[in-house]
Amino acid sequence: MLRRAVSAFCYAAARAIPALRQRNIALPQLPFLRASLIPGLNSDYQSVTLSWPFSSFRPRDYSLPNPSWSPQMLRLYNYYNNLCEQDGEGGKKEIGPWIRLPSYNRTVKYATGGQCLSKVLQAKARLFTRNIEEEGAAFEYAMFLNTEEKAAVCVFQAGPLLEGPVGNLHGGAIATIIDTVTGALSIYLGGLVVTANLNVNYRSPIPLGSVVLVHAALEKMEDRKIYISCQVTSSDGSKLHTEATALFVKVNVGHLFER
Ligand SMILES: CCCCCCCCCCCC(=O)SCCNC(=O)CCNC(=O)[C@H](O)C(C)(C)COP(=O)(O)OP(=O)(O)OC[C@H]1O[C@@H](n2cnc3c(N)ncnc32)[C@H](O)[C@@H]1OP(=O)(O)O
Repeated sequence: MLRRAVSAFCYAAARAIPALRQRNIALPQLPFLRASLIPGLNSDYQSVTLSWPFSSFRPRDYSLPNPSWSPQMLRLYNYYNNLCEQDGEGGKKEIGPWIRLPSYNRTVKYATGGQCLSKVLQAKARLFTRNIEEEGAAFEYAMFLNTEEKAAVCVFQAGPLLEGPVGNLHGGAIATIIDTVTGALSIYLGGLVVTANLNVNYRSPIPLGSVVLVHAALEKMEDRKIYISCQVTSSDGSKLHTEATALFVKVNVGHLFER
């Protein structure tokens, strides 16, 4: 049980710590996932201070630009990425409220000592949205968090392997990217969470190959529950493609290993 708990901490930390490191924050002093900065959280689900539990090996960050990205995708990425650094006094760069979330294709694999899955499963496990190696084929996306507004934006380019109705994006793929973005925001706000409810209204089709924006924002937090709203729009914001609401529930690490 102890080994499982350690693995689960590594799992969550592997997702959150790179973003904190990007902000040059001294990790050992940090509350885990900054959950304690959010008022009103149930103390059972609050912060745990972690030391750096990983080897020096850094896996590929899939949210960085690659040759498959269209000029529009790159322009939007650069726009939000530039918001992550603000000009301070004397032209010095300062960290602003925006942070870019790195994105890896594994969870426990690159945390040292991960033993919560069998070794065979662990070696094969991949994050659903990052399991196709061919660049541009499926989910190309980068996520940015606004820590002051408790909101997130994802720049998403939909690849040809995500087809549903002819020439358009599959509804399950749309739900997947919504779950990912709202989930990332909830993890940032609340630590270890799972999706309890996802309610999706599809308003207009999303053409394959197009670039869209996924906006997510915190609506409210009640005890263990985190309510997030989400809209998928065209890249200029003029067309609404999808609206959603999501409920995430904070869980203890043991919950993930109940069989
Ligand atoms: C930076 C990294 C980037 C990383 C970027 C990647 C992010 C990916 C994120 C993906 C996230 C997923 O897909 S997660 C995978 C899909 N989800 C799951 O498998 C979850 C399966 N469901 C469960 O495990 C469970 O049902 C729970 C944990 C949701 C709830 O069980 P529980 O712990 O026993 O709690 P329970 O008492 O039932 O519920 C707690 C409170 O929530 C309410 N509640 C529970 N379920 C619901 C519901 N469906 N609809 C409404 N309300 C609900 C209850 O009424 C209660 O309210 P009150 O009485 O307190 O008022």
